[in-house]
Amino acid sequence: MAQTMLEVDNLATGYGAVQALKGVSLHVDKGEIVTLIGANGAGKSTLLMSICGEPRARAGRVLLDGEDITARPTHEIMRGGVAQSPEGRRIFPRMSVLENLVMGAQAAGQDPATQLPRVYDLFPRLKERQAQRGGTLSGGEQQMLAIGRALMSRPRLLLLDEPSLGLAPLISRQIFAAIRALNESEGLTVLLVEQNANQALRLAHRGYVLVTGRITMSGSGAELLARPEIRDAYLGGSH
Ligand SMILES: Nc1ncnc2c1ncn2[C@@H]1O[C@H](COP(=O)(O)OP(=O)(O)OP(=O)(O)O)[C@@H](O)[C@H]1O
Repeated sequence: MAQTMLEVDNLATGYGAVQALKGVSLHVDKGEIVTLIGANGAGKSTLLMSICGEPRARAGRVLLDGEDITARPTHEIMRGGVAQSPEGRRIFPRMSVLENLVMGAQAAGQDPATQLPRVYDLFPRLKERQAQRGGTLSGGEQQMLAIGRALMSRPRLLLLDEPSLGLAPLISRQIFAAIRALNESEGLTVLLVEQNANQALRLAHRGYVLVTGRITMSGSGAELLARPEIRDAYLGGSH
């Protein structure tokens, strides 16, 4: 039977008077890729950040492998095996590629030397550019670096916020292929937030649709791709 790794139970949170999440429930099983799709402002980034403890839950719970992590500080959640590749990438622009990667391991108490070969295998481009400053990389390379840095912490659960944002289609396909490869080779569990619903639903085992802070639909990636409401709202009606 599938083992639940992440369980989000009726989670509500927000910023001041803005209620960004209004009682969201979802789960991600061990070894699954699950995607959360939704329009701008639906609350997708807030959900990923809230799983990591900031912004704090106002109601509801987050469980990791059955343990309640809702009230834990972010650094403890990270050390507990959750890594996030945030929207906008937030790499350190003045540090080299290698330094960025090493920081990712150290932040989680992992040995960089053990983790580096995995990340360089997945993204050989990062190895070629290891001495280059992060801020001078192309958009696609910065995205690889952000994901690579998250992987350096050897997470049990990888949270990815819009990895395809602003990338040319070929590059975003490469990033998605890398996520699939990691899932297949290491069984890495992934929660992926995307506006590119087409690619995300093709990659994911299951998906959820978030509309202004509430889940409105869920199903397998194939089921959601086939639904007319999804096509009209998220796939430009043309697929
Ligand atoms: N720091 C903040 N302060 C106040 N309101 C915020 C803050 N961050 C997000 N919000 C609001 O919370 C809601 C959800 O935002 P969120 O960034 O989670 O959406 P999203 O689905 O990730 O959107 P996008 O795809 O545009 O990134 C929006 O109405 C947004 O304006």
